[in-house]
Amino acid sequence: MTSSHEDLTIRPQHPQRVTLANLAEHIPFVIAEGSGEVIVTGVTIDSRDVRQGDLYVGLPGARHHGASFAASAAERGAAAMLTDAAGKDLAAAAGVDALPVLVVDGHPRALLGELSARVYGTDALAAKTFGITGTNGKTSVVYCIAALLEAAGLRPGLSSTAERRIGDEVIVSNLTSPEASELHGLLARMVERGVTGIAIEVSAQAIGRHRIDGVHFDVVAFNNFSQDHLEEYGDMETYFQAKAALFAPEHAARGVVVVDSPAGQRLAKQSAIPVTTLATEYGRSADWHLAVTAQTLDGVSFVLQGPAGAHFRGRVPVFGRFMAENAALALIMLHEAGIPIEQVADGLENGLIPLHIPGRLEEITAGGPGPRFFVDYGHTPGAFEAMLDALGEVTDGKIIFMFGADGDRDTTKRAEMGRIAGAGADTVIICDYHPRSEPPEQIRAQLLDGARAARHAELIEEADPRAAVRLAISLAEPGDVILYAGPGHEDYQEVAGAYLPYSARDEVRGALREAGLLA
Ligand SMILES: CC(=O)N[C@H]1[C@@H](OP(=O)(O)OP(=O)(O)OC[C@H]2O[C@@H](n3ccc(=O)[nH]c3=O)[C@H](O)[C@@H]2O)O[C@H](CO)[C@@H](O)[C@@H]1O[C@H](C)C(=O)N[C@@H](C)C(=O)N[C@H](CCC(=O)O)C(=O)O
Ligand SMILES: Nc1ncnc2c1ncn2[C@@H]1O[C@H](COP(=O)(O)OP(=O)(O)OP(=O)(O)O)[C@@H](O)[C@H]1O
Repeated sequence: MTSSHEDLTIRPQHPQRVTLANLAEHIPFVIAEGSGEVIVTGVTIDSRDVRQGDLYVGLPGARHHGASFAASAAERGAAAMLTDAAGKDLAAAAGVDALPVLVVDGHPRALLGELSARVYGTDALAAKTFGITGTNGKTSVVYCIAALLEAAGLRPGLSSTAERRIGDEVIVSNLTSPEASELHGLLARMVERGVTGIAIEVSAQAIGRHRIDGVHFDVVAFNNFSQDHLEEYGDMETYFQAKAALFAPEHAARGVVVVDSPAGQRLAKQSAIPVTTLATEYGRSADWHLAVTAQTLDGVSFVLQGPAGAHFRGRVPVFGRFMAENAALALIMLHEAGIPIEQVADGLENGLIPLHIPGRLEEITAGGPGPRFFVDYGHTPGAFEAMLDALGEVTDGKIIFMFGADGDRDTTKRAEMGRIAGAGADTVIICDYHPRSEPPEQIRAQLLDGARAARHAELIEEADPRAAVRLAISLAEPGDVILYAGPGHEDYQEVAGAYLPYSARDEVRGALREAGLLA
């Protein structure tokens, strides 16, 4: 079941009813006169998502003040609006008198987590809760956790960049980490549906912007750290601190850290919560050690050894050493949460644990001797390096790598993305991704400059991604691999403010059929 297209968020079907007076006992806001007995049943910060009985939170944003949408929130059935002093003035100036307006000192976002947890009754969850942060692979770890939880007999729910999912109830995600109001609504629905294990992807942005407030994770993890999001953080130190903030007692009871990187080693030392460590590099000191024992394009097998003689064998049906690391990290997180992982070890060893990660190294071809085509979401130098190294280890054929880069995002990573692509692939096709407000030819030129510096791959520029897909297929022979990095699960291309329909997976499927390579 996919949630109705109208639904922007997944919410409980039978929400609890809370009065404003009750909320005001815990949350410092001023109640509008005579409104203490007003009942609210939900919270949202988006006027387009308001449902009957919601407390609409009018947030000041970069482009709008949410309070300027108060009239529309009231029309959709909001019971009250909570905002700051500026928002109150805006609502008054607009003559909105249908809603009790509650005013907070400071930024209302800072209260949103606690407020939402109280409205939805999610302040103390019985389910085991897992959070994962790092630069690459968070979504993949979330899906590994969910698969292992299910294998261990728990009922999983998840929130990732790709989707929010509770069993067959699913919506496509907007943000990697939902705003706190959306997150707590989702958690309340998970509780309703008997979910007993929850995996949540936590972006650096989410931690600083109060999006995970009101959630206390049983176990959090940090997997790796490399360049991304410098448009926001300016330098790597600030970016690191933004992620490291998850390892604090207010957010989590304990953590797992991959200590392959200097950033991981540093976090393990400085963490304010107890951590256990995982190393995938031979000879590095850690509590758990992972070794890859075999790998092909169809998957990777590994051995994981831990404290007190713990020993597991596993197989993940997706290629790449890093996928073994993602699975091992998920396994250790379950163990740290007190879930007996021996229960899942057999299934893992025999490759019986199904793992489908939407748009992450997702194979569109059906295996076999022809060229194989994978669509991926990687858009950082770290992800490119991991994927191309992995492909180099499992492919004898030619590697055709196609990608573009985000406009209006970290521009300093483009040359390095180009260089890694040029060094690791045989043929590189550079096309457009989401140019946004930037001239696309400028983005492609920066990627091409980087790729040229590697002096290795054949380089081709084909702006139109649809044409680039077909070109890649025409260049591939049986045994070759085409990897299309960037769009993953997405179904749009963002060009100059417009969201144009574009699904790389559908496009590739169609092109393979045209070429007679897919039934
Ligand atoms: C820079 C940033 O954090 N922007 C976020 C911010 O937008 P904004 O301040 O521009 O909001 P605004 O448009 O001025 O609107 C202000 C308020 O009015 C509301 N509004 C607006 C229009 C309307 O019709 N009705 C309405 O109620 C909005 O919901 C908002 O509450 O608040 C919005 C509402 O929650 C977010 O969607 C938006 O995230 C944008 C899309 C974004 O790009 N965020 C990035 C930085 C981000 O968070 N990325 C991370 C990491 C991804 C990764 O790992 O690669 C993530 O977790 O996704
Ligand atoms: N452990 C890992 N180390 C390095 N690269 C990885 C790892 N796991 C996955 N990747 C690569 O990074 C890409 C993005 O993976 P994934 O979507 O799981 O990461 P993410 O951290 O959720 O990214 P985002 O925050 O942008 O959604 C993958 O498709 C793969 O190419």
